[in-house]
Amino acid sequence: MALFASTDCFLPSHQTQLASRHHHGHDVVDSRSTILHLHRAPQGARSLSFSFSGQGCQPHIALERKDRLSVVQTAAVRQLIGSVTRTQGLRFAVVVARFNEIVTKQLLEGALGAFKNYAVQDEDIDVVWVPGSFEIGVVAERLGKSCKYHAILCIGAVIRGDTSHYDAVANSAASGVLSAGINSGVPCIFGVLTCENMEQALNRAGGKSGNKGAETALTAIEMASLFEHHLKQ
Ligand SMILES: Nc1c(NC[C@H](O)[C@H](O)[C@H](O)CO)[nH]c(=O)[nH]c1=O
Ligand SMILES: CC(=O)[C@@H](O)COP(=O)(O)O
Repeated sequence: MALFASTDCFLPSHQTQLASRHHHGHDVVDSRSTILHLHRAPQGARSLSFSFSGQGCQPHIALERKDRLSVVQTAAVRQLIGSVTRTQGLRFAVVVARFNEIVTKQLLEGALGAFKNYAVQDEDIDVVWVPGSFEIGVVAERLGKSCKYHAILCIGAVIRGDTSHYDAVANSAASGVLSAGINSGVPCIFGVLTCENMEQALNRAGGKSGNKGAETALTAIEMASLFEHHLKQ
């Protein structure tokens, strides 16, 4: 029986016996309850056949055209995740708000420390200062669209005052960063604190609640890696 799989299919070696199962164009469950998703391949598609040696699958191209029904078999669910350790060649921009600078400087320091710890080179990081968190989104979008960076980390600190100004700035910062990512196609990471008071903010900028700048730098690395290593178009 011939089996056909797409080029990006992979089978862990412990599932090699799945390859010898019969199929009828439907999901089937093998004796160990592994679901095989079987799909009709496009008519006349050139197919790949796989041989199994117990060491994983070795694809080799079947030379004949298959005009009858063939299937694409996926015996393992592929899971894609960015790696924080594969940082070579990844470039980052950090957009930092000057407002509440006593906090944002600490967040930036945390972020730069995390980049360093994960082997991101200084020359692969650009830091761009803006007046306040409200201004972050438009700058992040411009940087994203420049195609120079794999991720943009956005840092700010919005601290509640007496009026509703806080809500406007905090919400605008969040939606600005979100839009920047969606519109540019480059991950834009939200490292903007939204706090009730200065104490809360300082606690999150290297105080007793850690440093959100460092945490969000890791998010930036993971997302940059996900896009670069798995989702590249
Ligand atoms: N109140 C905070 C601001 N306000 C300033 C705005 O972000 C903006 O710069 C101004 O409205 C001009 O457009 N910014 C923060 O980052 N944090 C605040 O708590
Ligand atoms: C959002 C703020 O922290 C501040 O600039 C506005 O304060 P207020 O609401 O007291 O005018």
